[in-house]
Amino acid sequence: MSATMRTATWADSADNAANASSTARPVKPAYVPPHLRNRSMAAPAEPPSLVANDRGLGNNWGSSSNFKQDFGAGRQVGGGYGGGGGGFGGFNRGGAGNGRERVGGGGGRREANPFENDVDEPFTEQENTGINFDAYDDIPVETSGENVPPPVNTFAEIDLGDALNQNIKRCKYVKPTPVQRYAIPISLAGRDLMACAQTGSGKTAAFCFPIISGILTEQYAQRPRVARTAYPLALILSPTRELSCQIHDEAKKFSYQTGVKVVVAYGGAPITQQLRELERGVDILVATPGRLVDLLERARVSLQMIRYLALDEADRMLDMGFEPQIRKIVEQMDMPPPGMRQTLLFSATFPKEIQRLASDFLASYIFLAVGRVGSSTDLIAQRVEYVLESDKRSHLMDLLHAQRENDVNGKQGLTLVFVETKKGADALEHCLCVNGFPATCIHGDRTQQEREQALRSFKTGNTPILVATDVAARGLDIPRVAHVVNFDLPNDIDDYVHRIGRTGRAGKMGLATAFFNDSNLSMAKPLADLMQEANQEVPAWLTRYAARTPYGGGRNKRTGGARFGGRDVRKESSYNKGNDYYGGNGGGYGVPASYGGGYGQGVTSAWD
Ligand SMILES: Nc1ncnc2c1ncn2[C@@H]1O[C@H](COP(=O)(O)OP(=O)(O)OP(=O)(O)O)[C@@H](O)[C@H]1O
Repeated sequence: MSATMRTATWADSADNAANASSTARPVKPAYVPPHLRNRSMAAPAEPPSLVANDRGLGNNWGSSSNFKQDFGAGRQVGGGYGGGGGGFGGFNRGGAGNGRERVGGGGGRREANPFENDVDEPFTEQENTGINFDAYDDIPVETSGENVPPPVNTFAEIDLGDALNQNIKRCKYVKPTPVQRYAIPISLAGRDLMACAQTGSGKTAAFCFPIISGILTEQYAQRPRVARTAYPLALILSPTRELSCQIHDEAKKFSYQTGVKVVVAYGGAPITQQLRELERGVDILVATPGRLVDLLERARVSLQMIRYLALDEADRMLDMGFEPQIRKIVEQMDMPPPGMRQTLLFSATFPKEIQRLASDFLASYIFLAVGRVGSSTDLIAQRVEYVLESDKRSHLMDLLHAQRENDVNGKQGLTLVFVETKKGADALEHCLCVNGFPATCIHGDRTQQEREQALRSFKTGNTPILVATDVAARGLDIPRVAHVVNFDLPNDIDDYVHRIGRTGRAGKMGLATAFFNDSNLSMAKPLADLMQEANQEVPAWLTRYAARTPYGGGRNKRTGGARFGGRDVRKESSYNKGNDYYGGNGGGYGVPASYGGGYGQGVTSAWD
């Protein structure tokens, strides 16, 4: 059945009426239905965000005033009044004719319009429409596995249902990106999938569309009615709080007016508010692993009805830091086993040993690679400069200064600067601020409110420089990031791929600059190889370093030069032997079914 939904009915007129009577947008309170007014609401009506410019704090490059403050209201957990009225466990979706209640219908809360704050960026019309498709046309694609469903060329070829199609239009997606062309039909066919596609190429929609469509069209058994326990049908896990929030925001757009209820749960934010959202019903739960384990242990969430499990940044989710929690969630609670649920793993990088580990979670899966596994997109111009440790700060400021001079018509791109440690992030932010560069920072030692304020201030352009640890390396989709600076190079080439992937997204061009010195020798060869693969100019000095230093660069050794193909680990003769992951480099790490990994004491992680 294709989902036929009422669209643009009273909710839209209510929006319009509310808009007409509201004052300045940033302080517009969320709509409260009359029968709920004067009650204590689960989600207080907070302004969606306060843009610093509204307080007269516009960009002021080069002045020495204090740019450190990030203004803005705290994030409204659960995304406002998007409630469902479905009771515990959300809607009990049935097949045709049983009337999935539209969110906000009946006695439920009105569904906030997630598109209402979408602003067209001040770029050209072509850029505004999203992806520059020509950039992806000749990208190599590889699939392996049994009976791979054929790809599609247009959204119209896929039966996603009227309501979802309407939302795709609202998102201004004209045609599917390569990963969407392949992944959506595979997922709609009910197959498990391990998908590897370049940063910024639309993986979020690639796993969200089939999940939403599946929830809308499948017949599910009645969900149990156990007081205070939520029974989601789909679980989307991601490694950071900010990324979970972003996926939640996207999923709410895709499921607008479909009746599918999306809830987010992540650490650092009050759990009570998240619990109340869950009690109102949830079909798709987006979560970070730590908070989800907490909810499971409190029996406030049961996974017994899960039909779809998606891991975004799946290689990160299955590496040492997260694997124990993921195994606990997926294997030791009440989630249906592989085959009884559909599992979708997505990332831009998939080291082979992680592929082996991941196979524990999958049933007869299809492997999809769009572009080289772990490669960067050639939309990103990569530069590497030799900079002594002691010169890094002044060199960065020179770069920022030159950038400011080159800004055309006041159109300022955002700059994301990656450093290795939390202390280093604070120190660099301070240094930039006292030197008149409007900067803020994000890292794991800041409170969640500070983290979200920093991100908001960066996104709005109020503080167009964000100093970050790897907590911001993956998944974040910030449209105007023009320049990524690796002030400190990471030790793993995959981390580099994700970091630079914060620019050059959705077909747009980007610039990435890395500072290299003798403390980065192990990265010389992987960096030179990666740049070569992406058709970048490799400086002669880096090639010389690469030639004389042993291969390092973390787990994902690239031994095959610039060829495409053969990355599905199942195709390799060593598959199932379980020992020579990368030609005997110490092995042992991530042995399938091992449990109890995690960072050892004293090993710091920038992650949640
Ligand atoms: N079909 C489409 N047409 C136009 N824009 C699209 C389409 N699909 C996705 N986008 C946009 O492309 C951008 C990047 O998408 P997304 O964040 O899903 O990338 P990703 O592949 O998950 O990246 P990463 O590897 O960094 O997590 C988003 O702004 C998204 O709205």
